[in-house]
Amino acid sequence: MRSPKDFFAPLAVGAPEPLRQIPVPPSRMIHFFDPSNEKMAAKVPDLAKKVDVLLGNLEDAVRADRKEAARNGLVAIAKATDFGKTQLWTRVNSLDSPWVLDDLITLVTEIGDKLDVIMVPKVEGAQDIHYVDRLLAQLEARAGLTKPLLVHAILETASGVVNVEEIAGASPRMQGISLGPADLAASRRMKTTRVGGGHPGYLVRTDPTGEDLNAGRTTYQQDLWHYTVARMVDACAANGILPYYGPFGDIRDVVACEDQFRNAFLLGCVGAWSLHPVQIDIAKKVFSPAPEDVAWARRVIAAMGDGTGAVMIDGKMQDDASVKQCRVVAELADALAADDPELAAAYDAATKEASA
Ligand SMILES: CC(C)(COP(=O)(O)OP(=O)(O)OC[C@H]1O[C@@H](n2cnc3c(N)ncnc32)[C@H](O)[C@@H]1OP(=O)(O)O)[C@@H](O)C(=O)NCCC(=O)NCCSC(=O)C[C@](C)(O)C(=O)O
Ligand SMILES: [Mg+2]
Repeated sequence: MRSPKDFFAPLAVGAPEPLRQIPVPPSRMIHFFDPSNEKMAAKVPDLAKKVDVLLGNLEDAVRADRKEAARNGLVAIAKATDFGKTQLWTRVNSLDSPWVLDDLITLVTEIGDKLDVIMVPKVEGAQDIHYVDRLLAQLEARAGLTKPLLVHAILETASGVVNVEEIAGASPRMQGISLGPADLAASRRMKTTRVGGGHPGYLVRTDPTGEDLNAGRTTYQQDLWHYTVARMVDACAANGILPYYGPFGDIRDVVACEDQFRNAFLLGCVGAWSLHPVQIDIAKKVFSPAPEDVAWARRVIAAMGDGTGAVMIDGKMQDDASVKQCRVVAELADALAADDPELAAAYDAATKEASA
């Protein structure tokens, strides 16, 4: 580990200075596309107008014989497209694959100035981040980049979960972490066969009411991902980086997708992945605070003055800690509304109604 004194020193001569604060532009949805798929690629300029993050995926879901086409496709798309304020990310192949070295060399050299974040799959521990960190510094220096690339890890191995705190703090490049439920399930030898979401067999049952053990017993499906998401959120918050729920593979089930995303939002995640255009609006809705919550938060902040003491609002006690929660909601709402007049109007209308 580097000493705290040189944690923010560049890892190669001529590489840009690492950032001291991770930027937090909206990233409610990280929209995945395969740059080798012509139909998806054609949609990129339009998608760039409606998503917070576009991610050119080079890893799983891209066939082995399309890896080079995906890499070259991403270079061509990045050079040809004006992304406006939308961030461009990539997911490179895993560090044990034969493609990742060429992914990093080509992307940083060709489009390093257009990329914001490099997502690294199957991270096992801080050593994986250190490897990428040094390599990126060398490539940035050679390409003459002035802005450091940030790194996002996918939490999708049992070792990664065990080491999640050290991964989150492994480099000043660390921007965030996403849950990768499919690979994580395989790595843990879970007996699910899905990409994220729940499972009807994972449940609790109320006690028996009589002799018949089957009669009158309600079951409640439980969240398979609660432990991992909560642990990831703490690791990220403690290191000043951002947690995300990952993919929800049942594209048709927009209802359960919204539930899974909302659980993550309530636990502290800032966004989720959209794998299909239908999931973009779900993520936008869920990861933008609801207008009535924003109105309430603004009301509490106004009533609490300098933020100390205790007051009663609608029968509920508010104090220093509740106003801090309200600030989280209100500040997120303000940041999102700054670039979204429709959202700004919805927040202002709800605030007006609540104070009427
Ligand atoms: C699910 C699939 C096969 C259904 O694709 P489809 O063509 O069968 O669906 P469709 O409903 O017929 O598509 C309608 C239209 O939307 C287009 N379209 C469809 N999807 C997209 C998209 N993402 N971006 C842009 N356009 C898209 C599609 O090309 C089509 O265009 P058309 O109207 O011109 O014919 C397709 O949506 C897809 O390949 N999505 C991306 C999958 C992906 O990236 N998977 C990897 C991330 S999850 C993961 O890796 C796990 C993890 C974290 O690692 C771990 O848990 O371990
Ligand atoms: Mg995976």
